[in-house]
This record gives sequence, C-alpha cells and structure tokens, in this order.
Amino acid sequence: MIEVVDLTKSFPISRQQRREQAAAGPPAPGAAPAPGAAGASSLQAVAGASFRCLPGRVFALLGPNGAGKTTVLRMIATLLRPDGGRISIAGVDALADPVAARRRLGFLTGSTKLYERLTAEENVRYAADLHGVGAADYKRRRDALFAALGIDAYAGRRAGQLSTGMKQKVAIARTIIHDPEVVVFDEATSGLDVIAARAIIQLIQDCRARGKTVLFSTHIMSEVTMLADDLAVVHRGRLLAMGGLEEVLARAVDERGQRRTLEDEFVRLVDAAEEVRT
Ligand SMILES: Nc1ncnc2c1ncn2[C@@H]1O[C@H](COP(=O)(O)OP(=O)(O)OP(=O)(O)O)[C@@H](O)[C@H]1O
Repeated sequence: MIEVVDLTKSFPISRQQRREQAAAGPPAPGAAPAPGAAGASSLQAVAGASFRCLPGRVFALLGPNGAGKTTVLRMIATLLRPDGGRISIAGVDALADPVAARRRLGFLTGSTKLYERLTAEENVRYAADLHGVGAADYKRRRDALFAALGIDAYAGRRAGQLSTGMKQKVAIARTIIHDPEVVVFDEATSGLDVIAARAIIQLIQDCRARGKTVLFSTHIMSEVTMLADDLAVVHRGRLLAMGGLEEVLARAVDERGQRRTLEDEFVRLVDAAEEVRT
C-alpha cells in the first residue's frame, strides 16, 4: 500500500522560469498571485496531495505536462524530500526510514539510465545484488521477467547498443527484480512502440494479479481506461478528482445527462480549475 497525506513541494524559480512567466503576462486583475506567477519566488509543484493506493489495484495519476506527477512520484520513491506531509510505503514511514521504504519499492522513470558498458543481464544482476537477492530467487525472477519482456534475445548485449524500447524493458526488469510490494512507474510507456508498450502494460497487469500495489503516471487516457482501477486527476499540483475509475466516470455526466468520456471529463476538470484561477 502507498499512503500519501497532505504532500507539498515547492521549487525555487529559476531565471528561465521567471522569463517564461513574464512572457505569459501578469495574472488577471484582482486575482491572487498564483503559485509560480510572475513576482513569486517559488513554484508550488505539489500542493496538499493526499491519496491511497491499495494492494492488488492499479492507481493512475493523470495530468497534463507540468502538473506535478513526477514530483509526487519522486517524493514517494524517496528521491526528493517533501516540504510537508507524510508518505507510507507498505507500512514504512518513507521520510523517517527511506532505506527500508526503498527495499519495498520499485521505481521506474524515463530518465533512469542503464550502465551502458554492462550487458542487459549484468545491469539486472547488479540491481539484484544491491538488493541482496539470493541466487535461486534471482534465477527464478530473471527467467520469468526476461521471458515476459522478451529480453532473452539480447540479454548478453551491452546496454549502450540497445534501442530505446529494449533499454526500457531492461530498466523495468531491473526495477522489479527484487520483487517489491509496491511498484511505481513514471510514464513507463513514453517513447515506446505499440508492441513494447503492450509488454509493459501486460507486466503491470501481472503485478496487479500478484497482489502488488501499482502506481503509474500518464497523460494517455487509453492507458488509464485499460489499466487503472483507481485514478486521481492532478493539475498545477492539486488533485482535481479522485476515486475508482467507474466512480469517476459515473460522476462525469453532461447537462443532458449523457456520460462524458474520460478525456472530456479530464478537459472539463482542467478548464474549470483554470477558470477559478483567473
Ligand atoms: N527541480 C526542479 N526545479 C524547479 N522546478 C521544477 C523542478 N522539478 C519540477 N519543477 C516544476 O514543477 C512543476 C511540476 O513538474 P513535474 O515534472 O512534476 O510535472 P509532470 O506532471 O511530471 O509533467 P510532465 O508530464 O511534463 O512530465 C513544473 O512546473 C516544473 O517546471
């Protein structure tokens, strides 16, 4: 289980960000200066996020570019310290004991680099060793993962010689070789072709079937409808809607009583939040 309570994170604004905001113009007359608006010295990337991801379920964090998804996931993965709030990973307080939390967690992000001079297999083996995985467990998990992801064909090739999709699959195997209870994917399928993306989607479904807690971020609606049991819509660091996928869709009804698609509901929520700002 992942439990996040009232998580907040601000970043100091860089000169470049200031220039971009100045170019975007001042806030509407009478409006409170938005976090990160021209004149503000920091940008609130995450503003009081609370949610819970349960074992055997897949939770999607859905939001547009810059919504704060990666920042939330990096805090959960103990790579970034929040300004406030609490994070529990499989019962471990991630802020008080990040090492114990990390043992129970696998985190995959697009920017996770492989060791290019090591082979695919050596990259995965190295991660297993770091996590103290024994030889028998390693062999069993390695065989299952390499077969599921189709890595066997290039297991002996150096990572530097692999395509983006191949690298991503090796990175996934490396992320979950220690069989963590909680798996967090930050836009795991971005930049992949349909076949590579499918293998990853299948793997997420397998994780759920094995009782893992899965959290993933995306801006692809079809991934949410295909995979998610629960979702939260995030925009400018705030959660605009949250609940079971069916529950959120059941609430998404237009003026004529017709059900909206997830995409229409997403756009409506984001537009409504923008109107409140101006
Ligand atoms: N290290 C940092 N320093 C300054 N600002 C940052 C930093 N990391 C993120 N931000 C800002 O915080 C906000 C949220 O960024 P984040 O990467 O979490 O969004 P995201 O939802 O993952 O976006 P995307 O879908 O584009 O990856 C953005 O405005 C971003 O510019």
